[in-house]
Amino acid sequence: MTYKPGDEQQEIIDADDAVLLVCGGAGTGKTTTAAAAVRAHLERVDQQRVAELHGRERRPAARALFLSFSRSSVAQILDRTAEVLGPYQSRVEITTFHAFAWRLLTRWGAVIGLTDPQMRTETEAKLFRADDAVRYQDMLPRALELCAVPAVREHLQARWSIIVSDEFQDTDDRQFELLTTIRGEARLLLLGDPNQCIYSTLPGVVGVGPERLDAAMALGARRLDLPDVSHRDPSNILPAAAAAIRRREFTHDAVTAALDSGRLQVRAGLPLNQEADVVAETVQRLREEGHTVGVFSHHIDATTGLSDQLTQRGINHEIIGLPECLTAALEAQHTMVRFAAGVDDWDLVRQQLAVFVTSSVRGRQAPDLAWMLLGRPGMPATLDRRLTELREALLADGTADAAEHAAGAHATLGLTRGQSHWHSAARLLQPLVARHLRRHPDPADALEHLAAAIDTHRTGLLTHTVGEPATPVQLMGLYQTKGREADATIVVLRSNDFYGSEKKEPFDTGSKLLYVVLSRARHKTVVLLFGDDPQPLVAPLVKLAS
Ligand SMILES: Nc1ncnc2c1ncn2[C@@H]1O[C@H](COP(=O)(O)OP(=O)(O)OP(=O)(O)O)[C@@H](O)[C@H]1O
Repeated sequence: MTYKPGDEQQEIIDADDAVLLVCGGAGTGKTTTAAAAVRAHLERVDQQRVAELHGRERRPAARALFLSFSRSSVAQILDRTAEVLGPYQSRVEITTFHAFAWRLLTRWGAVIGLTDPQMRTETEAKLFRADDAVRYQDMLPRALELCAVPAVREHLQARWSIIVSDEFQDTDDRQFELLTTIRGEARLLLLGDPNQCIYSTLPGVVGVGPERLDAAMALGARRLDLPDVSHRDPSNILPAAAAAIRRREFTHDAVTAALDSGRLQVRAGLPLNQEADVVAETVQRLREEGHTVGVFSHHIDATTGLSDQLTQRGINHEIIGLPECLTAALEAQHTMVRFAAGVDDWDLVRQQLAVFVTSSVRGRQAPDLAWMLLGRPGMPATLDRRLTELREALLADGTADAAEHAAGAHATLGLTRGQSHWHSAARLLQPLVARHLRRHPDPADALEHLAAAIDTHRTGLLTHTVGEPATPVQLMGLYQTKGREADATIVVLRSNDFYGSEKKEPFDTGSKLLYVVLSRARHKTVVLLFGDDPQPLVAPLVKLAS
């Protein structure tokens, strides 16, 4: 779609306020307009510099930083509107807060004693200790520590001419501190929607809440509000219905209109044990209508079960945002390839399998099987035998066939969880191995380059900057839907879902989550309620069922 800014969007593009807070509902064009504003800003700075230059020394061109919750969701929007940034694309860095923090730590970590920082997943932290390990939740505090060093801070403060923060309403205390610390003289463009503030009640989150917008005003921001018109669904039927549902007005005309038009469909009382079937059938129907499809659900087990169903039906799809399990599977298979090549030893393979097994279950403790893989006695005889068989097969067939053995290892070993992640990792690894073996005649060289490629993937997955190939069907958790869009969406709600501690109307935070989830579709949203006893947050939707 060609982006043609409306009057209010144009005002944002033309503004040159030091701090501009842009508020607007779902689909009103905040992200796209910010991209246009960034381009306009860079153009203005370029013109100014040309005017000032007159034979004096050239300074480096001005740059922009776009900080978002997930790089992929922003990149998805900017890809579709590539002309918005045009030739300025290369001067805009799009990243997530965590990827940004990690980059600082790998570049300058030595200054605060991190000479060789290793990114530790939560799973690895359950199993191993390491001195230079940085866990996900430590990345921002450590990056802030680094920013307290004057030379680092000054370098950063001179780097960008404009910084955009997307989904600003969900920025936590540390992200906000980082933003204001690295800013220097840069303009700030803050994009937010108070009605999409959905992370405030998540565990481990500090400082997310409506006060964030006040903090922007305290920086001297001017606030501009975009009109309540969605460009995602220009008929405004779905956005209006989503907004009414957020207000808990289930009998509002907007909801009735959405149901009557067929853009909103609700089915209730569906049998819990047929979930994967029903959802896969709905995906298939929507694909036959020519739609890209987003499937949103609260449960990993539902997502993986559905993934298997879709595979059986030959529907190309991808699971979004379960990075730890996927990276663990990738590392385990990669280590198997290295073992087959004689580079890594078998203990390391068992160690990586322990990480995978731990990442595929939830909970504070690593499962017994993980400890057995790490050497604790009690390994079941069948698994012990299967491990030996896998080891022998890898040794016998060598590097060329190792990736295939590794791909099949989940089944060979009879593991029960994380199957779809194992398969996704295999789909990533196999072509990488083949490519590196082809490109580098010396196997040692090939393995070294492969390790570097895997490391890039791992970092990207863990900091939400890669891992989301553009498949026509994407499966994701309800909290991962922010900033995304698809032609059609399927919202899977189960009787046994848990939506936090809110137990009574008006479900302030839960309703915002529903709003985000229900405002992602360009054409159609199908809500599927499984089980006979829906949670109070979503129970009124049952009455809307056809
Ligand atoms: N003026 C416009 N003309 C055409 N398309 C537009 C315009 N403004 C936005 N869009 C399109 O509308 C869709 C939603 O825009 P965008 O994602 O920027 O909105 P948003 O406010 O950031 O949404 P959300 O808060 O839901 O993430 C995108 O596909 C975008 O390209």
